[in-house]
Amino acid sequence: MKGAGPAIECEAVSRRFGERLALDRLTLSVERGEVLGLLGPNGSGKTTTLRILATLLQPHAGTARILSWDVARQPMEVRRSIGVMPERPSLYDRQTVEANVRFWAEAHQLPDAAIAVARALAFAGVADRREDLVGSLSKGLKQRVALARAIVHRPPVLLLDEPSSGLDPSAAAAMEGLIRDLAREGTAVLLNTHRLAEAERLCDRVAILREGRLLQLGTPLQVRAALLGHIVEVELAGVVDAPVRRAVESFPAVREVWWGASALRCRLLNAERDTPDLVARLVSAGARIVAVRPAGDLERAYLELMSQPLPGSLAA
Ligand SMILES: Nc1ncnc2c1ncn2[C@@H]1O[C@H](COP(=O)(O)OP(=O)(O)OP(=O)(O)O)[C@@H](O)[C@H]1O
Repeated sequence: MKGAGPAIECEAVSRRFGERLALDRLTLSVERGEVLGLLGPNGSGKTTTLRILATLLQPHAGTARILSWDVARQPMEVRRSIGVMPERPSLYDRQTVEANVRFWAEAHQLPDAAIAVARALAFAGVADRREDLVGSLSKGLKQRVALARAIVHRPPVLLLDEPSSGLDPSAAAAMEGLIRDLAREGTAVLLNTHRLAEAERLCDRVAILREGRLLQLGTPLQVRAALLGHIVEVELAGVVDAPVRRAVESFPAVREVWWGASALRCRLLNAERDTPDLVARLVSAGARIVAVRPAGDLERAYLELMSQPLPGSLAA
């Protein structure tokens, strides 16, 4: 491993296909142990970003680095450091699960390939299917094999293109759990997804692209707050009484408040910073809190962003 900087870095990375600018000066970074989700409509540049980082495409401008290795100038070092799960992993259907993963372990010239393969299969939950032909597996199991193959050399960086695409809810949840486990062990994960609820649960931060441009980058909470306002909803076990009203209305961070019989919504100056203090004030005013949640979700924030004119476009 090299350098102490971010595990994944893009600095003003651009890529054209003919006249079309697929990626427009993208700048972002992913730390070790972090999961960053790339979101955006079809054709917004998500796969292009992953392919550049995986050394499969050259950037036309800017710099992309994995563990400080430049993807354009040091592709071999980059390839050793990354695990890649393409959207359609090209597994060998006529070979067993184990043979598919072993092939990659050998390609990486791992000294203890058998141990590495066994560990990767166990981690991905397909050890009991190691003798089965990949062609006989369900889509979810194939995705798990693809993940086992991507991690067999224990790469510090993972690039995953729609890892849960086509999976049923339980299989998708299992995939989410595996990705979180890898991040907990220190792996930096950059993934593409169209599943916004999944991104909200799984990703430490999300980046929203549109027409190759980065429009939002932050925690799901920050992105929601930026697009939907810093609105928090609180549900109480009993009715709203005078001390509770006073506690909220005297809190300087509250810009606006809407009262329900046993609930309130308020706009805070900064939801991330002020929600804990709001809760503390409510509790000391005797409120019995059932739920506190930011209003809206990442999906609403995303749709709001997509309904706005693109900054710099004629309509903006
Ligand atoms: N090999 C290629 N040749 C020509 N154009 C390409 C190529 N790869 C991507 N593009 C174009 O670049 C743009 C970005 O494509 P990209 O695949 O990165 O989008 P995406 O955000 O991953 O989309 P999706 O959500 O549909 O997977 C699109 O306009 C696409 O048509």
